[in-house]
Amino acid sequence: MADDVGSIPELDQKKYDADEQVKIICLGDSAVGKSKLMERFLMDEYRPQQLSTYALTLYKHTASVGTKTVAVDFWDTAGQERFQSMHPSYYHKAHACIMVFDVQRKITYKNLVNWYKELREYRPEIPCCVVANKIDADLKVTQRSFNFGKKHGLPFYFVSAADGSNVVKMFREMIKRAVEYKQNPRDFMDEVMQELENFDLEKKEDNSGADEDGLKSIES
Ligand SMILES: Nc1nc2c(ncn2[C@@H]2O[C@H](COP(=O)(O)OP(=O)(O)OP(=O)(O)O)[C@@H](O)[C@H]2O)c(=O)[nH]1
Ligand SMILES: [Mg+2]
Repeated sequence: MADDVGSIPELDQKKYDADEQVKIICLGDSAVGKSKLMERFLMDEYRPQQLSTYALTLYKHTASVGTKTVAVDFWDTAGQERFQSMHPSYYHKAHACIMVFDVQRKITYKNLVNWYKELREYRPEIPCCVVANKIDADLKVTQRSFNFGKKHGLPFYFVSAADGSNVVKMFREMIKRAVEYKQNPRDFMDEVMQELENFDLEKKEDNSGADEDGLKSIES
């Protein structure tokens, strides 16, 4: 899979230039609007990469968080959720999760409990939020309370992929939380990964002087 992604140099360059990289996953029943939400957020730069073997679409985005440039990989499924369960690789190294339901279909709200359970099996500590999509179809739903988020201490957003309500706000907040999590993980394995990454960076910085000299000598 990595090779598939690696074959697009322009996208790799963005990642290389970024100060930070995060992976954000999207969960929820089929047809709740996961793909439409991502497409709405990314509108202009919409350029999904189909990795059909893995039934996966990867959306690349570059965001600014404070002074940092962040390369964001949004992962979206193509049908796997119909089996009510995701492949473990979907969760692997994710830094945040957006859980979506459709305000017009109660069952999609009820099923959040299953999605959340599976998420926490793989990623016990990553930031997560609950998103009530399609509020454009019936604005009255925003008067109703959906307690799943509150019960689990998760932020809750009423959104509409169709008219754009709250979409940018929700994604920006989740990107920020993903970056915060990556820099300060609460999960032991993530802490180790972050340490290794920092170690790699330090090594690169140490070597960069030598590289520069090397370059100079080639140029001169
Ligand atoms: N009215 C309304 N319809 C929406 C909204 N978001 C998505 N839809 C519709 O809901 C349907 C499903 O949207 P998708 O984005 O394909 O849903 P998904 O969750 O990605 O579905 P799968 O890929 O099958 O899992 C489409 O017909 C969309 O047009 C919304 O905010 N409002
Ligand atoms: Mg989809």
